[in-house]
Amino acid sequence: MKPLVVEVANLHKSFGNQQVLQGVNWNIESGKVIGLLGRNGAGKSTLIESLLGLRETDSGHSRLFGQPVTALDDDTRARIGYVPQKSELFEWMTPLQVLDYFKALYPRWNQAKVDGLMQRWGLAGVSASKQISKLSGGEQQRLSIIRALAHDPQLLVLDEPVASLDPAGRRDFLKELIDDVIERGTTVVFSTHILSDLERVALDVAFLQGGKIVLHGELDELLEGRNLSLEDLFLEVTK
Ligand SMILES: Nc1ncnc2c1ncn2[C@@H]1O[C@H](COP(=O)(O)OP(=O)(O)OP(=O)(O)O)[C@@H](O)[C@H]1O
Repeated sequence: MKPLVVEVANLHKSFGNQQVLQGVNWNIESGKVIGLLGRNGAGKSTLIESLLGLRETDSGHSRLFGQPVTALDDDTRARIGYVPQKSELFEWMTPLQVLDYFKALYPRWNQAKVDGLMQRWGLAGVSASKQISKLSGGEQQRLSIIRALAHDPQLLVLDEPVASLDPAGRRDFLKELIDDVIERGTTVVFSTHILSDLERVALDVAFLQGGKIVLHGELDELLEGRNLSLEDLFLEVTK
């Protein structure tokens, strides 16, 4: 068995009297590419934030690269890339300033990759020097993805990364994911509602339902075994 990059055990999280995570157990092996599925409000963002240690939980634990998420050392932190559903940070800065800021924080920063993606994803030129709050939602999301990829993370977690991207942006992003990120053996977890994208990229799918991961397996096997489309499976599992 390959080493576990993510180990989540018995994670609980409530908001008031709403129990969102109700004992999530979820292990992710190194090199897996996993689509996280669940209905609106199922708790995907809550789970992602909790497993990364960005949200306090009521009980349970999460470990990344074998370390408790509450006590990650700097080297381990630098191995993780995260694209939040909606990034509201650094809105007063320009993309170039934000990227310079993060460059200083990461020992392994791939400037050639950043420059290439900024060019190819239409963020070079005028947009690079605009205040981030004035960029479109899709431009902000592209920047957030570039920032998360810039240090060649070994674990990449993305919360609905393509939600505000146009079809060309989605295609560019998926190409980068397939040609570069997955090619390097990166462990990838991403939530999405766009099943066709997931079928292109993810080898595994995991379903969050009723506050738990109720099913996690290889996409091909799950579909073949049941003779269903992914949409059928989604509807069945998240009933
Ligand atoms: N800070 C908060 N305070 C109160 N309730 C919250 C908070 N954050 C999330 N919730 C609730 O927890 C539930 C799960 O939210 P979450 O954003 O994790 O779902 P999701 O699966 O990511 O949804 P979507 O697919 O719509 O993005 C929702 O019912 C939401 O209203």
